[in-house]
Amino acid sequence: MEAKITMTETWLRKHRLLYVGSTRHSFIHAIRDGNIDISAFKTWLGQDYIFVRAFVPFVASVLTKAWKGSNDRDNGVEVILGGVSALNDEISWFKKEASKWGVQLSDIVPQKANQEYCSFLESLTSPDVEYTVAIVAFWAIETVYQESFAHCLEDDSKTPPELEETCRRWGSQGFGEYCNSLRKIADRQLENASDDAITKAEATFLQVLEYEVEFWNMNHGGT
Ligand SMILES: Cc1ncc(CO)c(N)n1
Repeated sequence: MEAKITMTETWLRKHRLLYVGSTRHSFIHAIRDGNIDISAFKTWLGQDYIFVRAFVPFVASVLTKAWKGSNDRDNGVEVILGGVSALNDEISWFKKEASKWGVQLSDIVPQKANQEYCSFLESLTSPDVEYTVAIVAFWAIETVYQESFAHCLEDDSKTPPELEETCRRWGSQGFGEYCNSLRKIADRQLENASDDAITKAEATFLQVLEYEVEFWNMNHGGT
């Protein structure tokens, strides 16, 4: 039987090196090997809190785009709504985790790589950006974290116990299933998209991977 290769599968194969670079970064290896410098972890925590706050209006804009196209019955509105709702809990989790580690969130200044990533997210909220492009970005952003943190939970990993909860937040099976749902929505959109939208979506996918690498670099081994 011949299995159909989806667009996201094609891209993951074509851009394998960059994808692996974003999901197997030295920051993630350091957590997995138990060598993580806690100050690098705290930097990540504070910076990611800022990122997640900027992520909320982006995800809300994806929801709006899905909603507008909702004459198409099964286009992902409910999955994305679940994502919006999970972000509420995520913001609370960041606050709790920050106080556990003594990180003062009100004092955090976004670093350059984070600012640039947040501006990119903001640019994707424009009504000129098609739903197909936005949902691909959303899927890629979530998936990089899923693949990265799941790696820290594998049987042979030496992740410090105090970081396991963080890893489970994105590395759990539940989050993995959510990413798969996003991927299916993205592939379904791509099947019906114009060549122009597909080209833009692929470029956006690559940009996400590059921003993710820069984000990891900012916490670990970057400049
Ligand atoms: C930088 C970054 N990428 C992806 C996610 C997943 O939501 C996150 N929290 N932060």
